[in-house]
Amino acid sequence: MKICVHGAGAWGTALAVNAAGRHEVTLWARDAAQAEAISKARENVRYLPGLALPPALTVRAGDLHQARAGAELVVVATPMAALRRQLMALRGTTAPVAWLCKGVEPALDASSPTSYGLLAHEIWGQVAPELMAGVLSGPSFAQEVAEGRPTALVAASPHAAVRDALVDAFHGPALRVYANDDIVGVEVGGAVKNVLAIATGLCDGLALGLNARAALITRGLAEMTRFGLALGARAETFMGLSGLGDLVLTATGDLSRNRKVGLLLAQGQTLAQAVASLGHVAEGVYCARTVVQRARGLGVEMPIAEGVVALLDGRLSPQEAVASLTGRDPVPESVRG
Ligand SMILES: NC(=O)c1ccc[n+]([C@@H]2O[C@H](COP(=O)([O-])OP(=O)(O)OC[C@H]3O[C@@H](n4cnc5c(N)ncnc54)[C@H](O)[C@@H]3O)[C@@H](O)[C@H]2O)c1
Ligand SMILES: O=P(O)(O)OC[C@H](O)CO
Repeated sequence: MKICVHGAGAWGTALAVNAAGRHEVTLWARDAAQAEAISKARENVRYLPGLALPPALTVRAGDLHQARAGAELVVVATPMAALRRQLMALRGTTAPVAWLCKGVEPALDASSPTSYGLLAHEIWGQVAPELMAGVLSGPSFAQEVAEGRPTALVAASPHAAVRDALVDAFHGPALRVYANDDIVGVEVGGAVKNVLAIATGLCDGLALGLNARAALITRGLAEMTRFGLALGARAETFMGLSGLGDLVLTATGDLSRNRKVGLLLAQGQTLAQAVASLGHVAEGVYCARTVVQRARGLGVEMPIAEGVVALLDGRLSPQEAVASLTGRDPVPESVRG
């Protein structure tokens, strides 16, 4: 199969490397100098250092139309912030398209209660509904996938052809790809786990203990689920790879950039310092406010996400953010409450 991956960050590079042994893969970088440096070194030193690129992997920049000519699958591997433009540029493409980003687009006017940020499939519906499209998500650190360590992903789309193309492209000896038609649930899981990982990073950075972390993950899963249900997702999706699976990985795995933000804030760093030290995108920082704003609009309670937003906005200190959760009135244990 001919695959074109748009975006040579950590995750785009890892998946391109993974598929290059079995398929004809082109990795497209927006920056010509970066593409040349990767091609020359046969390594993505900036985003995925220490991993040799297979000779079969082509790296290029420049005209995207040319780069994806003949592609039977186009993979958008940019952060959420670039997805809208990428999908607009893909209008008219007949090959299946899949994005890898996990987040929510910021609201166009954050001060307006009627303007809210969109999930990836909603942007797709707005700008290029004619595309055969979907998302590839699930618990997956780029570094481990690039090293060929066992990983399970989920391909979600209303189109069977897109799910099948993703399975054909990436399912292999060490990488399992499951199919799911609940794109809403898969995208909600991928976005909200980033916000919750900031919370568990904070919890661990403040040495609150393992009990506290387990409580955050469990109640975070309940928050994620009721938000997803309000958006039309299926409950069972949150027990799967993009729900529980990705939440556990991101909230507890030290390779997570979102978790790292929480750890650094607990050490007293400012948000700007924490973000600058990552060198990669931490989508939770950009989507936490949108998630909370949208949940409020739907009448869905998300106290952990609310605490993360107050922390990121500098309205609460790390200790105050914790107190805002531990000091809540008792409620019955339920996904709904
Ligand atoms: N890294 C992971 O382990 C991992 C795993 C699963 C999903 N994801 C998701 O995949 C997405 C990309 O993550 P990443 O880790 O590759 O990020 P990264 O920070 O490593 O790289 C981002 C890449 O996108 C490019 N980019 C940034 N803004 C762009 C724009 N406006 N237009 C075009 N290209 C742009 C950058 O040049 C860079 O190549 C994120 O939404 C992330 O949540 C990442
Ligand atoms: O490093 P993070 O926090 O962006 O998480 C990476 C992946 O999404 C984990 O599945």
